[in-house]
Amino acid sequence: MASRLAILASGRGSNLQAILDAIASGTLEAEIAGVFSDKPDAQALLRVPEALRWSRTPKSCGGREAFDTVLADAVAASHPDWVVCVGYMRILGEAFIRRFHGRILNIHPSLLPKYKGLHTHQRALQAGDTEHGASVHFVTAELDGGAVIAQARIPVHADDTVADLAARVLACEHPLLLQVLQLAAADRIAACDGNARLDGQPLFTPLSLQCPHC
Ligand SMILES: Nc1nc2c(c(=O)[nH]1)N[C@@H](CN(C=O)c1ccc(C(=O)N[C@@H](CCC(=O)O)C(=O)O)cc1)CN2
Ligand SMILES: NCC(=O)N[C@@H]1O[C@H](COP(=O)([O-])[O-])[C@@H](O)[C@H]1O
Repeated sequence: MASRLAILASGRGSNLQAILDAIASGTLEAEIAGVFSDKPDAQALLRVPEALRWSRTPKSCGGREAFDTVLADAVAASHPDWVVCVGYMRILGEAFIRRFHGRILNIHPSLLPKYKGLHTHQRALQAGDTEHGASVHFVTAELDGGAVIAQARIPVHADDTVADLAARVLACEHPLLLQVLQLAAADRIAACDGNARLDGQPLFTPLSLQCPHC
């Protein structure tokens, strides 16, 4: 039975496209339950049929809390097995987290716990880091503080701009996310007592997945 993925996205949707391509090629046994956005003009929405698209603005719902409730109801109505944040640029409220607890994943463009939040590539360059990368983690109320499941590492080049680094990280995000979603679709990962578990065993250190592009 294919695992149903509810996708939350605010932008371009290249990670969503990687998921769609993997489903189409048979390398990911999953189906898209819906694509949900806080940005009605998000390009990600255009990557799926209209019947799978949902978007509202927090303003149109009467504010952040009301938006979270409307979003949670819409996501629940799609009967997802997993909720996957891919460039979803809003902080999810505690009510949403509770409703889908342990089933929300996010891909974040840094080697967590470094650089939680926004502008991660700029911060890595400003810090003079020689290594950077991406993380897939469980989503909790604490922003980017949930248990990390897997990471992909890339070298930082001396002449890297923010755009150069963002592009190289993004190229590694796609295989990283797909490898984690394959585990999720097979029900091999779970969140338990603040840890990520693989096949029931706690992951005290994140899976370190080799980026095929590096
Ligand atoms: N409760 C949680 N919500 C979300 C998490 C999480 O771990 N816990 N991960 C994020 C994704 N994310 C980074 O990976 C992230 C998203 C949004 C923000 C942020 O500061 N958003 C601002 C608005 C920014 C804007 O509109 O440009 C906000 O919501 O006030 C930081 C990190 C998904 N949500
Ligand atoms: N804090 C969340 C965040 O910054 N997420 C990042 O947004 C981009 C979405 O790209 P995409 O729309 O092409 O998948 C990705 O780089 C993802 O890591």
